[in-house]
Amino acid sequence: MASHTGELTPAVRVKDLHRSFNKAGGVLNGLDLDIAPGEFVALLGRSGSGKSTLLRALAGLDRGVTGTGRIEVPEKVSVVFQDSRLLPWKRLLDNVTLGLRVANAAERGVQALAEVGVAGREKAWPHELSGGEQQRAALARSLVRDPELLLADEPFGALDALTRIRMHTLLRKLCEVHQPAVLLVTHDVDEAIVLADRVIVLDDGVVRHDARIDIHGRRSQADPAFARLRAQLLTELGVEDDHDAPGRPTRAHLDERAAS
Ligand SMILES: Nc1ncnc2c1ncn2[C@@H]1O[C@H](COP(=O)(O)OP(=O)(O)OP(=O)(O)O)[C@@H](O)[C@H]1O
Repeated sequence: MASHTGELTPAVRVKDLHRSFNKAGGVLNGLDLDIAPGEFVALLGRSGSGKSTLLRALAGLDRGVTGTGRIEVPEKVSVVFQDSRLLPWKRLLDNVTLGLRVANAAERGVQALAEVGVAGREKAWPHELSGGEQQRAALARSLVRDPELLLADEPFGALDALTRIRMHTLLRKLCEVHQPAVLLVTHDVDEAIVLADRVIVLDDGVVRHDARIDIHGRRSQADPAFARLRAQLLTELGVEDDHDAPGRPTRAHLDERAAS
């Protein structure tokens, strides 16, 4: 997808995007954003800053909202939400392959479930799975479509801290294999730093901050670069960094327990 200038054609291109729900004011106010193919972008912002509104606009799920601007997204887009949105009356494999019109859909579904770590549960009903397993299945349902763009709105927000860390490892691995462009909405600054190639902060309906993450420094909380970036992002968000507060479990502790 290289252009004649040698630059990659973006997977996502958003230009001058405006969105509002009523006459009182805009939620997105002329937002511009490009995401490269295979790039993992985390989207932070205060509550109500328009993160979900942007994600829904990219997903084409914002009917009834007024606005202008240009959105270009790839043909194959998958969306994951905070809840798995599995259909309770369908078994797991049928949920994962729902609407998948390829000859080997069942085979691909079985493979995707194995890839996310729920092999052998194809015939289970969604309610027979834990919250973490349901989110794994939701990821399988997204990836079985081989998306060029994965949109994720707080996909781990409802999970406990240990499960969340396991899901981070899984998502990172899946992204290395499938290489979709990713836009991940999260409230968790550490999650953003651990997962993303780039973090953007939304404020007042535009991108206020846009930082590429140094891949070598981002994995460990103990790394000074990690702490510096966290402090910077928390300042952007107007939040105090309580990382050194007594009794706060560190990511390193949780990583150790997640690995055990
Ligand atoms: N369906 C709707 N009708 C009217 N207003 C809405 C609707 N959905 C969102 N809004 C408003 O738009 C603004 C942005 O909402 P949005 O959900 O995009 O924010 P967010 O950054 O995702 O917030 P949070 O972090 O709390 O999930 C908020 O002020 C919200 O009240």
